[in-house]
Amino acid sequence: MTESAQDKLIGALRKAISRISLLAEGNDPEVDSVIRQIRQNITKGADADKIQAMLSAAEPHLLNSEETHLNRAKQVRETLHDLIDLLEVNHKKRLPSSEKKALESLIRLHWQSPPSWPYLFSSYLALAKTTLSLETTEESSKQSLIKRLFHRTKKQQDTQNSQEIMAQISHTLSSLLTNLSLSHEYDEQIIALREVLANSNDLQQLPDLLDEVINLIIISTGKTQEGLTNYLNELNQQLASMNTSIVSHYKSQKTLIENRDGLNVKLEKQVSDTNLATQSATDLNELKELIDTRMKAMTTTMVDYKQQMMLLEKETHQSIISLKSKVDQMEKEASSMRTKLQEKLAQAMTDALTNLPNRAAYQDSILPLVQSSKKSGKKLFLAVCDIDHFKQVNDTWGHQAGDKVLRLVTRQLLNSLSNKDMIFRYGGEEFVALFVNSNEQEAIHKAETIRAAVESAPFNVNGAPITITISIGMACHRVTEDHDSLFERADKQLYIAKQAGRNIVKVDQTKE
Ligand SMILES: Nc1nc2c(ncn2[C@@H]2O[C@H](COP(=O)(O)OP(=O)(O)OP(=O)(O)O)[C@@H](O)[C@H]2O)c(=O)[nH]1
Repeated sequence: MTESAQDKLIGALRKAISRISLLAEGNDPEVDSVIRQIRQNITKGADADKIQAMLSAAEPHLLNSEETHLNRAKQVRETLHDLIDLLEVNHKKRLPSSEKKALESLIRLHWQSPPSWPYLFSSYLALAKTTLSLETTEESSKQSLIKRLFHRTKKQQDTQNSQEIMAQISHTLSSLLTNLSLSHEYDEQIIALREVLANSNDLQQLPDLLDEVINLIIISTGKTQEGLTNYLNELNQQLASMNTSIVSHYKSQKTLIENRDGLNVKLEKQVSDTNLATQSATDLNELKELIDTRMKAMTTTMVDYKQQMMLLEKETHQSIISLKSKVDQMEKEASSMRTKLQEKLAQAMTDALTNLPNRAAYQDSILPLVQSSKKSGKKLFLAVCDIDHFKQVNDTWGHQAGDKVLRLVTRQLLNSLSNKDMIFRYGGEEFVALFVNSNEQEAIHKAETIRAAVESAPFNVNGAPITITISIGMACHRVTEDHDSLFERADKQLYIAKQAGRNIVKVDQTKE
């Protein structure tokens, strides 16, 4: 490849990186396919012209994708504001003003950042829960955390009003789903969710449905980042190999020049020998003059040639040094972009309030753990930990004090767990702990330790000491079951612990 072709290629790759980086916060299948094509062609060693042509063809898709991202972000913002309004309409009263303002300011700050969307929707859910403050029906109808949080109402709202509002919310959430750009493997899930949304006229289903939507948003932002990270990793390797080949090219060129130098020295010697020989001839003056003239011309040519070669070597050396520094710079850019994307991915897996891994992270971790427990036969315990009467904390001291308690409980949990244990904020005031490779005695001891650590922690709100307790339901993974069933059995024990008076650990003892 000539130097200018290499320069063009570098320029094209640089443009590709910066363009593709614009997609760091949102992607669509069409752009994914364009990126794949470019990557394949780079791997096959396409020349600069071909890559540039591909980039020009890709440009409208890339610009379109930026626009799609912005539109999607706007739609998320509008959806959140609509949901807030709908809550107010439903209750025909104002929402708690400071909490509403706090949520609105969060929306203002983060609406453009997809990794923050799940957090925004969770915050909305918290506001909805506080505002609706519905009453419990028979607790036996409890099926999931969200249902339990949201208690079915006995005081029926105006049914028609409620149905209309639910229809509007369903419509808003349904159109949000259209723009999530998830891969086809989620098609079925989205269709099913849309169907539920279309048919739901019960406001009580909102938390469950919103929860499902939040999960899909987490997946859509997480997967996008992951795909892009993989791409940049590959691009980085490609650049590293380009760098290596340039260095080896430089070495071989240098050797070639050294060899030619050797040849020049030899030639000069032969020419001077011939000169001497012709000078010793006395009777062939004319011939001598002729040969002498030719020899001089040859010598001049050889000297010129040598000078040209030296100049060429110097230029090549300079151009390779500058090419190498360009490639180094590109590698640095790609690697810093990779780091940023990894940070964003981590952000999407982290709960912003407590800094604990969130529910998406739990879902990523539990599957391989259950599989490895099946293979190895090592015991895996899952403990669902739920703060007792947490609603009272919010109602008595406000939402911010509730947040503080959540952070303090997190600290106690972390302090009492060992490195090999895992803890996640599963949602609201519920945490999930995983005890890997523990026997039952150890697992019960760990659960008791965290329960006692929370109970004995010196919590205080506005200077007043308060006691916070947690209830824990635990189950051991069975070789024949999946992670949902394991969670369900632990969650059932949590329910029993709550019924038994709270601040207690209950372990599933049922036989397989
Ligand atoms: N401050 C704060 N509150 C939250 C958050 N997430 C959920 N909540 C609140 O947690 C409370 C949960 O209340 P309930 O489901 O009635 O449960 P509880 O009061 O803990 O009662 P039991 O679980 O039966 O002991 C609700 O008031 C939610 O608003 C959060 O991130 N911050």
